[in-house]
Order: sequence, then C-alpha cells, then structure tokens
Amino acid sequence: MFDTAWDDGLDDAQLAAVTHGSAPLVVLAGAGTGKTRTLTSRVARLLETGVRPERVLLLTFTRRAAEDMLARAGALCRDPDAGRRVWGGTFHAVAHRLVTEHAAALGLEHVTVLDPGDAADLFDLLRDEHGLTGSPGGERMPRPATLADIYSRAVNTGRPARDVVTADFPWCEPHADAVAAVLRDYVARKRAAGLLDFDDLLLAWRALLGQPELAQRLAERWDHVLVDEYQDVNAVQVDIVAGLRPDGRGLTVVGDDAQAVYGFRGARSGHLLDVDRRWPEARTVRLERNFRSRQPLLDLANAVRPGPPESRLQLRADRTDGTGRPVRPEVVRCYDAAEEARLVADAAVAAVEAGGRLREQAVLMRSGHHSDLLEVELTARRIPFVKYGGLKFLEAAHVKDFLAALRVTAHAGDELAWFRLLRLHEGIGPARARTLLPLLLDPEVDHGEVVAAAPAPARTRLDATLAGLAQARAAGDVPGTVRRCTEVVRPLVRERYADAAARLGDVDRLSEAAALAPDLPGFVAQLTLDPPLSTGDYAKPPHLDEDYLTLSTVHSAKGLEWPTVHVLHAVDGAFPSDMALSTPEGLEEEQRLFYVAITRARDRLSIYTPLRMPHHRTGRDDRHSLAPACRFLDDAALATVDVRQVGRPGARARRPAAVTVPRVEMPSLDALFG
Ligand SMILES: Nc1ncnc2c1ncn2[C@@H]1O[C@H](COP(=O)(O)OP(=O)(O)OP(=O)(O)O)[C@@H](O)[C@H]1O
Repeated sequence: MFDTAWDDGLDDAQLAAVTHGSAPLVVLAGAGTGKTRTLTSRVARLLETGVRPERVLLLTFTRRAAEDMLARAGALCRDPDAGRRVWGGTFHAVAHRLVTEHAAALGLEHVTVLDPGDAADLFDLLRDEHGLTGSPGGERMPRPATLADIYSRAVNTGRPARDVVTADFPWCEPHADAVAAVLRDYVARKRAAGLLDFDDLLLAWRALLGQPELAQRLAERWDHVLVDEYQDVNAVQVDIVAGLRPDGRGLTVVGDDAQAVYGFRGARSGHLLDVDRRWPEARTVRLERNFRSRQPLLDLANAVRPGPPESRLQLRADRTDGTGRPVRPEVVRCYDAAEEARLVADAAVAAVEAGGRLREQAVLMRSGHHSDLLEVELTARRIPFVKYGGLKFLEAAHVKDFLAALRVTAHAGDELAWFRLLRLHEGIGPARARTLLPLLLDPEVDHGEVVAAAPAPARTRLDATLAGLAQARAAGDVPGTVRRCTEVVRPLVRERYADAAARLGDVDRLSEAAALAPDLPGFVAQLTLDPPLSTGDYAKPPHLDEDYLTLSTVHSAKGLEWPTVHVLHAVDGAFPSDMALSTPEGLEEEQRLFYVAITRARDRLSIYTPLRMPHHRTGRDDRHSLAPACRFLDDAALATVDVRQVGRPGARARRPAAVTVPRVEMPSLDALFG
C-alpha cells in the first residue's frame, strides 16, 4: 500500500535524510532500516519542492528497483508522471543511453552491446587461437569464464592484468603471456566490430566525463544524483559519480557496508566509507531502527554482521504490527540434503494448513544448484514454486535465439547474431556457419546464393528464415517486425529442442513484450543489460497456481523480504562456498552474503545444516562427506537461536544409503522455470 505523503510515517533519522539540503549525503544503514523507503521519499520530496524530474538521476542495481522506487515517488508526490520523467535505472542502462547519445564523440557508428554469454564465446574463440585450450601435460588451462573474470577485474580495479593473474589466479601464471595476448585481442576484436561489453559501457561513460567540455555538460544536466546500494559500486562507478558531482553538491549515496556482495565484480564496500574523505562537508545519517524483522531475528543478525565491533551498526526492531510472541530463529540439524528438502517441504505445507500462503515463504541458497533435491521433493508433492537466480533467463538458448533474430533486423551486420541463427539450421555447425557468414554479410550477394551454399538438409528452412527476416526488416513498425521474427524463430526452436513446448512459451511472452517496446534496439539493449529473472517478470508467474513458494539465490533476494525464510545448506563448503574458503576477502564476502540471507526474514527463520553432503550435486551416487556447520554460526550466533536436531542420525546411518539418495533426471525440471 502506498503512503499518502512523502513524510508519512518516517522516523527522525529517515526524515533528516529525506529533508537534507544539497551538501553530499551518505545514508549508512543496516538491513531493513528503510533505505529504499528513505531514498524514495527523498526523490518525492525533491519533486514536490519544485526540482524538475528530468534534473534528478537515480542509479540502482536493478531496473526493477528503479521502476518501483520511481513509481512510488510519483505516487508520494501525487504526480505519477513526474516519477516517470526522472532519469532512473542501472549504471549500465544509463550508460547505454548516454553512450548512444554521444556515440559520435566516441567514434562509434552504432552501439551494440555484447552480453556476457557472447563475451564468453569470443574468449573461447581467442583461447583457441592462442593455444590455451589443449593441455599437453594435463595442466590446468584458463577457461573462457576465467579469462572474462581476469579481464573484468583488471578493467574495474585498474590493476594490470598480470597483477590480477598473480594475485587472484596464480595457477594461470605459466600462461600469463598468452592470457595477456588474449585480452589484447579481445579488445581489438570488439573495437573492430563496434561491440561494447558491460565493462565498456561504464568505461565509455567515464571517458565522456574525462573530456572537460562534455563533462561539464553532463554534470550540469542533473541537480541531484542519488545512488542506491553504494556498497556495491566499483572504482569505475565511483569515478563516474565523482565526474557527475565534482563538488559533491546534490549527491546522495545510500548503502550498507555489511551487504557488499559483489567483490568479485571489483566492488569495494570501502567506497561507501570513502565519501566523506572525498567530500569532507558530507553529512552521514545512520539508520539503525529495523522496521522489517522481529528482535530475535535481529539478535542473530547483529551477531553475524561482519565488521569491527566498535563500528558495527546494532539493529533494533521497531515493528509495530507484530502479532504473537516473536520467535527465535532456529538452526535445524538434519541428516542430509534429502532430509533437508523434506523438512522444508513439510514446513511449507504446514504453514498453508495453518492458514498461511506459500508466497509468504522463501527458500534462500548460496548457489542455484543447492535446491536440486528440494525441487525434486516439491515437484513430487505438487507444491508450486518459482525459482529466481539459478537458471539465468538470458543464458537460455532459445531466448538468445529470439534476441538474435531481433538483433539482425536492427543491424544486418551483427555477425554474432547471424552466427547463432545459422547454427540453428540442420547440418550447419560452427565451421559451416563461419564459411556462410561472409556471403550473408555481403550486400552484393542475394539470399538465394547463401541458401545454395548451405548443406542440403538446411536449405528449405534457411530459405524461409532469410525470407522471414527480410520481411521483418521491411515491416516498418515494431509489432510487425516482432511478429515476423517470432514466425521465423518458432519453427527453429521446435525443431532444435526436445523440450520445445516450454521454450516456445518463453518466446511468445518475450515476443508480446517486444511488440510493446517503443524501439527494438532499445528493447534488446535493456534486456541484455538488465535481464529479467524469469519470464515471470513479463507475465504471470510460470505456475498455474497463484500461490507459490519462492526459491532464490541470496544474490537475487537482495532488497526483498518474506515473513518466513528458510536458508539451505548452511555448512562450510556450500555456504560459505568452498570457492571462497581460501581467502580472507572471499570469506568476508560470504559472511556478508549470509547476513543478507538472514535479514530477509520478517517473522521466522530456519537455517538448515545437513550433516552429510553429497559429492555430486544431484546425489546421483552415494559419495558423501561429513559437513561442518557454517562457520558464521559461532558461539555468539548460536546463543541467539534454538537448535533443533531432527531425525536419529544413528538409526539413519544404518539405512541403506540408496534409499535416502534419490536418482532423478533433472533436465525435465527446466520446464518449471520457463
Ligand atoms: N518509518 C517506517 N515505518 C514503518 N515501516 C517502515 C518504515 N521505514 C521502512 N519500513 C518498512 O521496513 C521494511 C524494510 O524497508 P526497506 O526495504 O526500505 O529497507 P532497506 O533498508 O532497503 O532494506 P535492505 O537493505 O535489507 O533490503 C519494509 O517493509 C518497509 O515498508
């Protein structure tokens, strides 16, 4: 429910932040203390006091956050249109808008965004060319994702790639020369093809701000720049913010250093604390009253929250609507992941039988695959659920296929998109596609010649594809273009994928959304920059039942809340992730992630610590190890929880293991997330 005025119900600290003048402002706050609400009210107040909407820029980490906040700000100042006119979005989306506007200044003819999947494909190609694929001595070679990671860390932190290799990927050191050559080629190839990856968008924005005349024009464009989740910005983003507000006037940054979880992208929570060093006149407002969770949950959060004790925020519960006696969080010690799955499913059903709704509950996990067994259990018991953050929607092949069709209608020279479309035809593999590409991209060659050069089994379909895409280009309006593209892609998806039905549903929903877009390149760019978590973002949730349980990775649960939260796999090696155990920074980030997870709960929190963890993620065989409980549940934390021991480990240990470890084919589950 929306409040009726921007100051309704705000407490003194929130009000101080909302009504603060133009000097730089830092809102430093713990989880659930109303950062989002404060930021929204501040925007609403600015608008109501006469600041023109176009002169306000709100930078957030997701498109949805910006849309929600601006819709609310518009409602709070009773002018929804003003909310819509504010500049709002993610750093990348705003970068895309500005870079497109100033493409000529950057020497670009058009701005085509290379998504992370395409970037990985390009690294794969280059890896091959630089001899980084074979491993003659059986030695470990950098994979495309590792190369992308090295590149991104170097770019975002300004550290030379060789230093990144030495510090973060020492096992790649024997290949440092080849890695450096791949990174150089990666940049050259992108430049030659006019492609910008996500990092480039931010670099290009920063470059625009490095040109004095443009910098002044850009800085003068806004009176207020507000940045949410500032603990997650990286060095390039810090430079952008400083470039937009050189003297700090009109700058508001909001964040929680204990929720910084993007270190792997070069973010550093210290940036939040650096603001008053850069602008000594900055005012800091601290929010410590937590309006989300009952006190027993916050006692655990305060015990788990990382950071030196003297600078720790201590969250205090201030819920006025609490009914019933607050309950302490529970740590559930269970036998194995299968038992954990049964317990979560039991709890979900019990809550519904007691009159609650599944939607009031969320199951959070460190990694998407931690819910594999739970998904089996929920499916078997017909408990509807939606999963966020595991399967990346944009990485789904059929979604990329459809986007490739839209891309070639917008820019006929989009080589990567053609490469993808060609390979959807029977008999055309990567090598054949490479030989067809020059023909396809040559405006002198007509499509009949391309078809004739294709292998026989592909010809009929390729003929239809090329004709359909030509009609799509000629359609002249967005709905017409989208309809033609959909007609081209549907049969390709049907022929290509065994589970085509669910995939076609995605294509249709995307197609409906695309048809409503004001312009297609903009739609594709927005989708690439800020992909929906699932097609649920476009239509109703992908389940027939209106009520469903939410399964989510912790990263995807940021900023959200539920009355009841279950945290899976709270054991060392899973949460904290084994990949992070070797460095202190990695471990600290895991601890912050754990803090984010437990602070999503309003009333009830259950943390599961299965004793036996399977070696294989779907438990296809019986190899297990004994898992120590999550190290963040130390004595201080355990003093704030009730520990529930479930089952009789002794008795269970004698059971044949095969009974407790189901053998399940997972792929069919993909359809559930479609
Ligand atoms: N002054 C207030 N009075 C009552 N409820 C409030 C107040 N401020 C915020 N809330 C409520 O507290 C909850 C948390 O607020 P919000 O999501 O803005 O916090 P946050 O600091 O952004 O949280 P997080 O960083 O943990 O995601 C929401 O349910 C919000 O409606």
